[in-house]
Amino acid sequence: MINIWTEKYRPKRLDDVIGEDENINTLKSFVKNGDLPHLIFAGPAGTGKTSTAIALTIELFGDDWKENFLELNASDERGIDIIRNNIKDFAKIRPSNKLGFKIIFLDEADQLTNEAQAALRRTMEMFYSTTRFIFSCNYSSKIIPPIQSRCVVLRFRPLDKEAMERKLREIAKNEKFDIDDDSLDAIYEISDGDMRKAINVMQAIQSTGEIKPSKIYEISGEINKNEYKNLISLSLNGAFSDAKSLLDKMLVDYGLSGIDIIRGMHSAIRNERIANRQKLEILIALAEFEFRISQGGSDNVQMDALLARISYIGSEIT
Ligand SMILES: Nc1ncnc2c1ncn2[C@@H]1O[C@H](COP(=O)(O)OP(=O)(O)OP(=O)(O)O)[C@@H](O)[C@H]1O
Repeated sequence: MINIWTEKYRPKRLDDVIGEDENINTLKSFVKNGDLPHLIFAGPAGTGKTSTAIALTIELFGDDWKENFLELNASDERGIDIIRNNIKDFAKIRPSNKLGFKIIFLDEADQLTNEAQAALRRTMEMFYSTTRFIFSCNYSSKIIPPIQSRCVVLRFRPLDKEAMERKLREIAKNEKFDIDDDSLDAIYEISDGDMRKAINVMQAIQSTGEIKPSKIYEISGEINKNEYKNLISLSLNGAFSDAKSLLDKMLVDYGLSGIDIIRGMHSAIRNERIANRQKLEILIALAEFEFRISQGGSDNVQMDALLARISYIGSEIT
């Protein structure tokens, strides 16, 4: 079995959820009272919404939690009727626990149309005696007011540096490898407070055996191709000085080499929607400049010239 750290280190108790103290205290008070309102968990990806819902269910129901928890994804392409049928099938069976209700966790609830949400609201009412809903979404404003007004809204925020780095250190200790502060800072910087992304990057970097900031930026570049795409499109559109600032950031702050950047641009451009002839010319330019650097050309001079060449390609074709 593949050992995926985000699953291995997924919080099992509410106290394991980091950086969300206020929310956790609110949820603990519900656990203490043995009842729950419907809830909305709103916030960016990888901040612990699903994990908190599972930890909450474990605290409420103990070992039998799985029988009392249904996770559904609102972006299920088979539609709202399938989602409602799943809810009905689950809600029809009486809860096996003492508290008298079960939990339905609906991920990406803000992807549902207003009509689908209205249908869901009727389902919520129908089964209130035996179910509580937790809606997970990026933006609570995309949930229709009649559902919002029936829920307590808890907001999840990107993790702060200290909390994230503490958790990463703990994982590193448990996995028995060393990671220095600069590398942790680099992971935090590229994660945007997304703990899933941070853990995935750390796992990827650990498997390379080269735990250092430049490698982290390089690996995360493979995970997030946006920076490379930006570099190409800024150059193509003639925004040379913006492209140059981004290039400097990659060379200096991220510690990437010219060859790393050229390879990143190469894999990013494959899926880019740009005119075919431009794409061909850029691919030829990437090969040429990779060769020049490999023959001893300096990163700075060659990379500036590469951006200039791409700008030129962009201006050639109308
Ligand atoms: N606040 C947190 N405390 C501890 N671990 C966390 C936290 N947030 C995320 N993680 C880690 O990241 C993984 C993904 O988190 P989770 O699935 O809970 O995020 P999410 O907010 O539901 O994201 P999405 O909106 O993308 O579904 C977890 O398995 C866990 O390892």
